[in-house]
Amino acid sequence: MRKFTGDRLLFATHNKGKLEEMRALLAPFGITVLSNDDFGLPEPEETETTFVGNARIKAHAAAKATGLPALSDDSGIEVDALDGAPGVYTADWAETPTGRDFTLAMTRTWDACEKIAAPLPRRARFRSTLVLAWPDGHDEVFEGKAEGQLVWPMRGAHGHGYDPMFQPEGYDITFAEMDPAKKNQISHRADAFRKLVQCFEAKMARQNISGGSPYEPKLGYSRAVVQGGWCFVAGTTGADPVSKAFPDSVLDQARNTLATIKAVLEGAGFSMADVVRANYVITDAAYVEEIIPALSKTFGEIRPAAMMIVAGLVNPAMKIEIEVTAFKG
Ligand SMILES: O=P(O)(O)OP(=O)(O)OP(=O)(O)OC[C@H]1O[C@@H](n2cnc3c(O)ncnc32)[C@H](O)[C@@H]1O
Ligand SMILES: [Mg+2]
Repeated sequence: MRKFTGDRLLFATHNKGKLEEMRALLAPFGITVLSNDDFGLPEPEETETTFVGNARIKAHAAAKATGLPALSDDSGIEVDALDGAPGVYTADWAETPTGRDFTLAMTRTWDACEKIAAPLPRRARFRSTLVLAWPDGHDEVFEGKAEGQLVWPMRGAHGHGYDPMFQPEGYDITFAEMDPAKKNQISHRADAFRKLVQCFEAKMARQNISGGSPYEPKLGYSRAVVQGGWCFVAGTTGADPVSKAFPDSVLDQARNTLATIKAVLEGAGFSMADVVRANYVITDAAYVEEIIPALSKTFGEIRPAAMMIVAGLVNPAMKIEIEVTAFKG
């Protein structure tokens, strides 16, 4: 697979909703995302009968016109009861003489199901095909999907296109009712994007996060380092956040430590639920029993792979130090 090594990528779409989603997905990679609007590129005719065919038309036309690597998305919704329609023609179902009307398109889709008395639930999936094309004609293809069902009436005001009538599997809200960041984790486009990320391996911008400690430059470390989908949080101890003193109780130190780690992770765009590994150092084996309430409350459901060591720490007032690693796929 050819790797993307540049700094600028053109996302060849005329769809503002797609552009917003793709900008958010590409944000961690330190790539400047340009759009068709930056170049005034015309919307090429999508004459193929497959997602990949149309995605190739869009990506190659843009790469050729600008001399930049260009990414395109061709997507649509497939309804099982309609033998996969509207599918590749999803945008066409919205066409009117005065522009695209997605309320009309969704009404047409639901009416087509009603007409044949399609049984409920009306299973459907969004598909997205991403094509990354280079000006020399090479391309890479990535496919994604999101399973779900059609719902009626339309619900929600976020998103774009057919989002108000699509309820993804495992949720009781539509894509249009969902927080856009959540949609961007589970959508067909996000699914395809996770495969595309292999092309950016060399590009995953590293970010050192400082906690402001004067020891960081002296000892040469960061409170956390984010690299791609990973966040490595440094060993963290349990001083009181206001007085900076270490409480006597190891349980209180554990709680302070976990609160600091949570704040660091959230500041880096991760959450405690993303923690895949936790390493603990305690200064006395007897502390294990004492810290159980803090550990089970925080990690009882998340269950990272863990190790606990009994050893000395740099300051005798410190009774526990914790480091975690988080991963966001
Ligand atoms: O071709 P470009 O310029 O990228 O933009 P487009 O909107 O024409 O995009 P497509 O040709 O790929 O058509 C995809 C259709 O599927 C709809 N669609 C695709 N992804 C969607 C999503 O995440 N949510 C809702 N509708 C979506 C979208 O509204 C379009 O009508
Ligand atoms: Mg289109």
